[in-house]
Amino acid sequence: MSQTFPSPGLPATEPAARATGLTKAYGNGSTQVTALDEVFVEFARSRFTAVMGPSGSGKSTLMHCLAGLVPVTSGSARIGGIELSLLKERELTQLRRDKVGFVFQGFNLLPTLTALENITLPLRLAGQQPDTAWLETVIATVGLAGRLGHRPAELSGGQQQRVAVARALISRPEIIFADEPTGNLDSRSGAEILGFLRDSVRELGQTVVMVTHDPVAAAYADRVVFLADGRVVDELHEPTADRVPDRMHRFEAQDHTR
Ligand SMILES: Nc1ncnc2c1ncn2[C@@H]1O[C@H](COP(=O)(O)OP(=O)(O)OP(=O)(O)O)[C@@H](O)[C@H]1O
Repeated sequence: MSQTFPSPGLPATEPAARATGLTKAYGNGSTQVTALDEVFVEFARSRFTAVMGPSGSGKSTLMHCLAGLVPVTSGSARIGGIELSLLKERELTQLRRDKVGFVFQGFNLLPTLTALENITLPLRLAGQQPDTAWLETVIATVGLAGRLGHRPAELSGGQQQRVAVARALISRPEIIFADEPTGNLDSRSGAEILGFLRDSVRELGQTVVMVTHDPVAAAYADRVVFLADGRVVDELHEPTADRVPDRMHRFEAQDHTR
């Protein structure tokens, strides 16, 4: 399938997203908080990466800086080859619409639109028609064929999140950022969503970066990046649900001895 739907437009060597010496501080003076402290990290194309770390370690901030939702204080955030700090607000809005997909813990669907209308909304906002073959592939991938005319209130939480995943996939973005996508779901619905995200990477060639606190969720990824105190402190390839907590305890233990 990945041959039928190759991942969009980047040179093979260019990561989907890259932070280089990325620092993000909130506030000023004595109340200043350094949320990210010279972070260097790359997210390779067609890979599923989980970002983990204690509360307040900077996971959401990293995602928001790389998605162009908040400006960096210093250093660089890139989507593909594009340096976000060089873009004007209108260009950033366009980049978020065309090149970035989002999946949030709270689904963030429009209540008055049907599932199908929610899924195709990003394209309609961009004045584009959905590619029928891709739309059908996305709908089949997330198993929504029988629910397309339903509004969010008529869908279970798991089904709503499937709509959100389909909406993130529909514009074939360079990268999908998922912030605790299973946080509001029971474990079975959560496992389904994680399976769809993984399938979108393995079978459709998409790139997914997911913030999670859950080692079981992280084990669906190809790689886990660990943050602590606004820095990348470790990473794990081919994670398993057993190895992730081991690794977290290792750097948490190091943290206590500082
Ligand atoms: N808008 C903001 N204004 C001020 N400080 C902020 C803001 N957003 C985040 N912070 C601070 O930056 C640090 C990193 O926050 P961030 O939300 O990125 O962490 P996180 O790892 O995603 O946490 P959690 O797992 O609890 O969601 C925290 O100390 C937080 O209080």
